[in-house]
Amino acid sequence: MGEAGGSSRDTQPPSVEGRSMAVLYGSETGNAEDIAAELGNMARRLHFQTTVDEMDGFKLADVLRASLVIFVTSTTGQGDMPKNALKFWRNLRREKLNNTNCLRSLRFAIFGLGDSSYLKFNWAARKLRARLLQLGAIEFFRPGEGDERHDNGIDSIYLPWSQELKAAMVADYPLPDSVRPIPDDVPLAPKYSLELMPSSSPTSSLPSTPSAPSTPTVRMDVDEAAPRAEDERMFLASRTKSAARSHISNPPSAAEQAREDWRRLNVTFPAHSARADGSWERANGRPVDSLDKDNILTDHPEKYLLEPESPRIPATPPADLLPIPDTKVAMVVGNDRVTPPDHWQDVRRLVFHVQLTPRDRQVLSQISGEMVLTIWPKNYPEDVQELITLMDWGAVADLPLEIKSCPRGVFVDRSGATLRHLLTHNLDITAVPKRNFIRELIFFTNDKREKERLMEFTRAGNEQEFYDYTCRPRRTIIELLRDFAGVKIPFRRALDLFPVIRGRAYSVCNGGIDLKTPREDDRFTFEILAALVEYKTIIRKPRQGLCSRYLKHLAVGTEVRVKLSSSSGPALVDSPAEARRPLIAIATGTGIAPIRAVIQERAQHRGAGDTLLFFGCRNRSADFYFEREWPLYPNLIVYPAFSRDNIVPDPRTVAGPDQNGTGADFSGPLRPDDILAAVQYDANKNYVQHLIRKHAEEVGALMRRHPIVCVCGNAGRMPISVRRALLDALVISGVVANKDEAEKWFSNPENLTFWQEVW
Ligand SMILES: Cc1cc2nc3c(=O)[nH]c(=O)nc-3n(C[C@H](O)[C@H](O)[C@H](O)COP(=O)(O)O)c2cc1C
Repeated sequence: MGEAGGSSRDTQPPSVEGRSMAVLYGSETGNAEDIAAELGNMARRLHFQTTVDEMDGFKLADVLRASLVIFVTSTTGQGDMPKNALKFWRNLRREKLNNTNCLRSLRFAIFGLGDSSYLKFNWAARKLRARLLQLGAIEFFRPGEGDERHDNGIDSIYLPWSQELKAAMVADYPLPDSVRPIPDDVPLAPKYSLELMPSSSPTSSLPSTPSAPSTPTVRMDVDEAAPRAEDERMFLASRTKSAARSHISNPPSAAEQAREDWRRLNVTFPAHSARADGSWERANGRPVDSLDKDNILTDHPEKYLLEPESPRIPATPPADLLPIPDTKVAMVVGNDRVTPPDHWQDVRRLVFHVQLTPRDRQVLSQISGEMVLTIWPKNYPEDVQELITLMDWGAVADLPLEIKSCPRGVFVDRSGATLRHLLTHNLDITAVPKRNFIRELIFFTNDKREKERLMEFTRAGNEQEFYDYTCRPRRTIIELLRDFAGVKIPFRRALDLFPVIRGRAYSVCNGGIDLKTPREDDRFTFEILAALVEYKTIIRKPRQGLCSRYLKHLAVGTEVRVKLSSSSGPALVDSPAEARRPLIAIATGTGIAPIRAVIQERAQHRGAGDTLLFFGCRNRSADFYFEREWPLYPNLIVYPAFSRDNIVPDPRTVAGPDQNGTGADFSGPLRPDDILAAVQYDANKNYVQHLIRKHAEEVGALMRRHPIVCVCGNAGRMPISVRRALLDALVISGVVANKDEAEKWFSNPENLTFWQEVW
């Protein structure tokens, strides 16, 4: 069996001697990886011999071999390096490298991806850059820091940055007169090889698909002189606008569209800033009803509730077990919805049994921090078939393939895998298409109008249009290919074009006895709490995340591959002494998962310390997870904050907006004006931060006893508001005299262990 997950480097022979570039990325969810691929293509067009790989796929010594190295990394956790860059980072930080100037021959540039709502904005890129410079590396171009919070997300910074970078590369590494850069309208050579097995021949003749031309000219096959029919002229006139709407069966009237356009013009979109200070709600007397940039309505999701589910359950994906390294086979023994059927969100508790050998157990026992279970979703057969039909791949879809090289993360038995198998198990055909993907499609249609529309999406200056067509409605790759019916991708290019399905990591939500004691046959129980991503987008199309759809219909009895690993956090209960420390836990939504595991783990120890749990959810009746379980723990007090149960909060527990709009900011007793502002600001809201202030004396009492403090749940405002409330509680309970002291006290690890996991 040839597992093909490791061979990811894309290289092509150098056209010009002595020009080589490595693009090394660290990426959790694929954004940095996409940018690295784009930069790699840019370098290939400038005739650099190019290698694109994750940082951990590279040795430090290899880095010195390239003329140029571009680092692209996102930041994860709390200012942490992504997992696939950790090994590289650890190597780089070795003490013995200090003062050696060992990277003096390295010329590099760095682009970071981050989100400025996090305190440690772009820290991974900043740390990496500082260390590279410390070790003598030379930065040949200014660093770039992309921010998810910008109107067009990372692209707002990335696109101009990459254009300037290209200019710098051209200036620093001029091509000989006889060599020209490869123009954008000429396809690059394929990176991965996918061929039919020599013995197999299609049952019917292969479809005639426009394949990438080998000469640098692109044919425009549409007859320019042919008279255009009325609808064709309309089509051309509206171009991308019609593309954006073309799949809506009942397009809005002009008046409706004008209203919608007006509304959009007047809404700050993404609506983060409007939400951040509550200005929209105050000015309009109604909630923000635009989507955030991921199109996920965190504030008012019920507006986009899906209609009651249709009784038809699609044929589920085949249960083939892929050769994924370092994984175990897990049996699904439970898959239950834990929220009521009329609640807006389907949250599931999935229970797995995993057989572990004594060696596995030993490895797992060395895992520090909370445990994470990674699962690899699959595509549904009907989606795969639709793509096969759209691309005219019917004749080859079930023939055995010869796969000589493939991207990292494609786990496939190389002998005899079929295209249908790859599309089902490995390629993310329902992902939102990235710019790189759309750019490549231009080469695979002969329809001039389609070419024009596709080019328009990728042209600099059209980011908003691209965003409106792809991310905003979360259009899938299949939908895009439906819109552009003339696009016929040769099957050989499938590995080059489609993104790879990534494993999705979930916090394990059980701990203690289940994880320590096997059932019969050395089977251990692991549970996760998964909030399924299902909503309607701005264009009212129902959407489901790939993994959500997969988990929703994952039948009991199915075997799946899972990876068990540790979260980035510290070990919280690794000894009886640790278990005796007090715990202040704050969780919202499914952020309760790792906290429950910690509470269960502590309960195994005699004399487990006192625990205060502040849990934020919407309604007592809908999403107060594990409600019946909490009374079983003797040292646990739970304060649930039901944000939608119309509980009027105690004015003493809320505070007025500070200049950042992030909530409380007081260091002494509240004055009447503060109270009035506070009540108006937070009227009818009941969040965890309010309860922390309300129970400040109890919080303070535990704070005095060297507690563990955990915050888990939604990213964005929650962690900031919670931190402020904890600082306030320190002042109110008299642990410290004022806010400045509270800041210092809270940041001192001698006073507490702090762990935060937000997403
Ligand atoms: C769990 C989580 C933690 C994050 N932590 C940070 C952070 O500490 N600082 C930051 O600037 N961005 C942070 N981000 C934002 C990511 O860096 C950003 O979304 C980036 O585009 C992700 O790129 P990737 O898909 O390559 O990992 C975090 C995102 C997630 C989901």
